[in-house]
Amino acid sequence: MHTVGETKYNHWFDGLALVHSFTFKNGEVYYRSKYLRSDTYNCNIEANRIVVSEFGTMAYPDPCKNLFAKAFCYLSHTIPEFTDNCLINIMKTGEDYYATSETNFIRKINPHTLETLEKVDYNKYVAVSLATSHPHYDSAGNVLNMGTSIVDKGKTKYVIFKIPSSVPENEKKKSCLKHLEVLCSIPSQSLLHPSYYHSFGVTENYIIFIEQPFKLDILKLATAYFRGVNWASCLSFHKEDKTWIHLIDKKTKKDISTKIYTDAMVLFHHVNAYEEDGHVVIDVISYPDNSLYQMFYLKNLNEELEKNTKLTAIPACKRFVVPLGFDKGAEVGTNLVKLPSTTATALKEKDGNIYCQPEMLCEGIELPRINYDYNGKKYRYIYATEVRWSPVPTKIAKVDVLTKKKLSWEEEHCWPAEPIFVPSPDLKEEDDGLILSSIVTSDPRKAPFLLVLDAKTFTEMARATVNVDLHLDLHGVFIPEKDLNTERE
Ligand SMILES: CC1=C(/C=C/C(C)=C/C=C/C(C)=C/C=C/C=C(C)/C=C/C=C(C)/C=C/C2=C(C)CCCC2(C)C)C(C)(C)CCC1
Ligand SMILES: [Fe+2]
Repeated sequence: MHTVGETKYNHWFDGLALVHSFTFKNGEVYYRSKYLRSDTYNCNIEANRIVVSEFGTMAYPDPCKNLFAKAFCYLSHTIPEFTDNCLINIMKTGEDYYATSETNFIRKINPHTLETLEKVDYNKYVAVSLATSHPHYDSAGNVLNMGTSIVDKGKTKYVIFKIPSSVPENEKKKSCLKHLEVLCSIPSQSLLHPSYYHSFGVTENYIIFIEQPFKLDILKLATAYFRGVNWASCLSFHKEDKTWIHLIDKKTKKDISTKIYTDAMVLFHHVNAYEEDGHVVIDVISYPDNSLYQMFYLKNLNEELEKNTKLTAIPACKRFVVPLGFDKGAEVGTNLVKLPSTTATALKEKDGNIYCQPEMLCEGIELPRINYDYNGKKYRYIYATEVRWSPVPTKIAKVDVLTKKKLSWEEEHCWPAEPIFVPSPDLKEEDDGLILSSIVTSDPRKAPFLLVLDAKTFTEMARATVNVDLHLDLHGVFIPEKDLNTERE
């Protein structure tokens, strides 16, 4: 919902969250959608205007017009209450599902009815102001996530934490979050300029954190309300800086001693990472700058969008390879990558640092998914939406990272959302399964639908048409029947 009363949000990632679901039952598909009844939603609806700030829209609870009134307003709400408009992803902890964003608030939902349940503040369990919407899960279902602790006890750091998938039997009110455990933390290179990150990677032995020169400016953030600017304007890309690749050893809980870096870039989504013959392979979708966020300002996304907005920075899927047990006596300038399968390099430098240059896997894909059973392991296929020169996705792609061959699905007037891979129950090969994607149509005469593709061949297996307006979503999950607590139904 981008308009409340007479007020409008500025940015596509600000709108009030709408959760939707497709349920497969007895050979039929049921569709349901509901606004997330967050505190943000309720306050806005009650006031009939936007009163809670979002990333791209600063809201003023009191309509203060002049600077003095604004200053007064600022002093009385030193920091405005942060949003719980969780519009990015769905996270599973134990038997619970949460709608998530990147602030310290997450919102429990009932996956059957999509009802909004309690609000949870990460801050009660770990001192973070921001946390990602892309946690990882291990095979036991424990959640691994990362957040930023900003100027807390004089330090700014990135905190990695674990939420267990189960709680002691005798506990009455079962909440996995209560048992959250901090695993380790990485100090930010700068107290007042921590990096922004949207996801991270894991392999068998390492956690991968890429500290990009796309940074928050804490002083600007602290004064944004007073200055009348949005939080997004407090992030900046420093193209002259480096991007640091941190490998945190899960056993020692420390960064490996060698400093590894690459050129300045902006990245949102990690695709996957794995270890192979003494190397760590890291696949990400990266951009040469931060223009992506600019493109999604709603003033650009009107009927003329295909004419008005051109993607100036095309997303590229890149592979970085970091050598682990390399020969310490190697000469300066040597490429330490010994994997024959890649053209990615890692050069040893005079000061002992390692400079990585990636291999290009493919251009123009975003919202990447994989068969999650292969997360952290050597894998072969990426499923993603394919994007070209405009801010709308037009295809779904399957990329074979080994041969770089691509399969795609497209249809006239169709805008596909993130493709989700659902493994076949008797999975033998990595791509034995289905792809689900909800398809929005740009022609009002054509109904939107849920598309089901065979993940192997990318041929259509089925589609379920719905006679309501569908909205382009960001991220989602597939919940197998066994993970649904049917008692709730
Ligand atoms: C800062 C800060 C804060 C705030 C926060 C917030 C409010 C946040 C939010 C956040 C958010 C809310 C985020 C979001 C994100 C998102 C994203 C990152 C997305 C992405 C996307 C993409 C990547 C796309 C793609 C594409 C293209 C490119 C084209 C075509 C189509 C598509 C769509 C596929 C606080 C106050 C706490 C304090 C501290 C600091
Ligand atoms: Fe994301």
